Amino acid sequence: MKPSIILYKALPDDLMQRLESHFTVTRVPDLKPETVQQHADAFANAQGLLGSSQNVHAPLLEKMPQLRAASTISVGYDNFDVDALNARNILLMHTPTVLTETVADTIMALVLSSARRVVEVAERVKVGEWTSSIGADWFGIDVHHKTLGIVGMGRIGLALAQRAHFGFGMPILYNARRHHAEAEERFQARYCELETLLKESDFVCLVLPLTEETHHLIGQKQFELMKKSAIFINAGRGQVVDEAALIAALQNGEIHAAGLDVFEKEPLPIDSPLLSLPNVVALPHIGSATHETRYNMSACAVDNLIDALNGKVEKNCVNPQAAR
Ligand SMILES: NC(=O)C1=CN([C@@H]2O[C@H](COP(=O)(O)OP(=O)(O)OC[C@H]3O[C@@H](n4cnc5c(N)ncnc54)[C@H](OP(=O)(O)O)[C@@H]3O)[C@@H](O)[C@H]2O)C=CC1
Ligand SMILES: O=CC(=O)O
Repeated sequence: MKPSIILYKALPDDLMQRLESHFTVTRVPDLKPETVQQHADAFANAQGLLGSSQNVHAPLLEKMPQLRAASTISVGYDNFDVDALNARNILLMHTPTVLTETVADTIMALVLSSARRVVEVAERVKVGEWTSSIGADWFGIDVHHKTLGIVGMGRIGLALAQRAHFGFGMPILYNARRHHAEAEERFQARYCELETLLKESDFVCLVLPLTEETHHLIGQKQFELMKKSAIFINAGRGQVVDEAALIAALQNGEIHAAGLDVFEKEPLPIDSPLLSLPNVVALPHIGSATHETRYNMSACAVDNLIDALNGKVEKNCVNPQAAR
C-alpha cells in the first residue's frame, strides 16, 4: 500500500502525477486547526507532509502521530519547530540551491531599484509628471563601485557577491559566523565584524536565516552605525530586523533608503508606515518567484519527500540525524 501524505500547496500537473504515483495524497488548503479537524483521519494517517509558508509546530504534530517526513518548498525553515520534529525523529527536507541564483537576481533588483529610484520615478511618469527634461529631484545614486556589505555569506550571499563583483565592480565586505575562502578568493570579499560592515558599507544587504541568534539582529543601534547615505536591503527574513527601528531610521534620515522583500508581518499590513515612504521599495516576498524557479523548487520538494520516506537523506535534509 502506498504511504499517505498531506499536500498543502498546489503543484503543477506533472508533479502531482509523480507525487500520486508514490503516495495516496490528501490535498488541503492550509494547516489551520479547522482544516486539520475537517480532515482528521487523513492527518492521523499521514506519513508525509508537503507544502510551504505554514507553521508546523507541536500542536499540529500531535495530530499526525504517523508522520515520518516533512518537505518544505523553501530553503528557509524557520516556520518549523525543528526540536519537536527531532524529538519524534521526523525528517525535515528543504530546497536549497535550486533558488539561489534567482534570489540573488532579486536582491540585485532591490539594490538597483532603491538606488536609482526606479519604482518611484516610473510612478511619476505614469501619473503624468514627466512634462519637461528631468531635474536633480529625479536623480538617484550610483551603484557601481560602491561598497556592498553582505550579512550572511551562504549560498545566496555568494551568488550576490558574484554579481556585485563581476557585474558592478563593487568592493565587498561580509559578515557570517565563519570565514568563506571562496568569497575571499573569487570576489576579493573582506570579512569584517558586523559593526565595521555597518559603518563602512554603502549598501547593507541581509541574507540571513531567522534563528534565535539573528532575531532583531538589526535595530536602532545598528541603524545609527550605518552611513546616512546607506541603502538597507533585507531579503532574508523580516524578523531579523526590528521593523519599528527601521521605520524610525528612514523617517529620521539615519539611512537613505531601503529595499525590502521580507517583513516582520507578511503580507505587509496596508497601514504600515513603510508603504508611505517614497524611499522604500517594498516587494511581496518574491525572492524566488519566477515560473522556472518555483517549478524547480516544487520538483525538488517532491523528490525530497520521496527520498525521505525511502530513508535517503544524503541531500537537502535539515536534520539527517533524525533518520531512524
Ligand atoms: N526573500 C526570499 O524569497 C528568500 C529568502 N531566503 C532567506 O535567505 C536565507 C539564506 O539562504 P541561503 O543563502 O540559501 O542559506 P545558507 O545557509 O547558505 O546561508 C546562511 C548564511 O547566514 C549566515 N548566518 C547564520 N546565522 C548567522 C549569525 N548569527 N550571524 C552571522 N551570520 C549568520 C551563515 O553563516 P555561516 O556561513 O558562517 O554558517 C551563512 O553564511 C534563508 O534561510 C531564507 O531565510 C531564501 C530564499 C528566498
Ligand atoms: O523565502 C523563501 C525561502 O525559500 O526560504
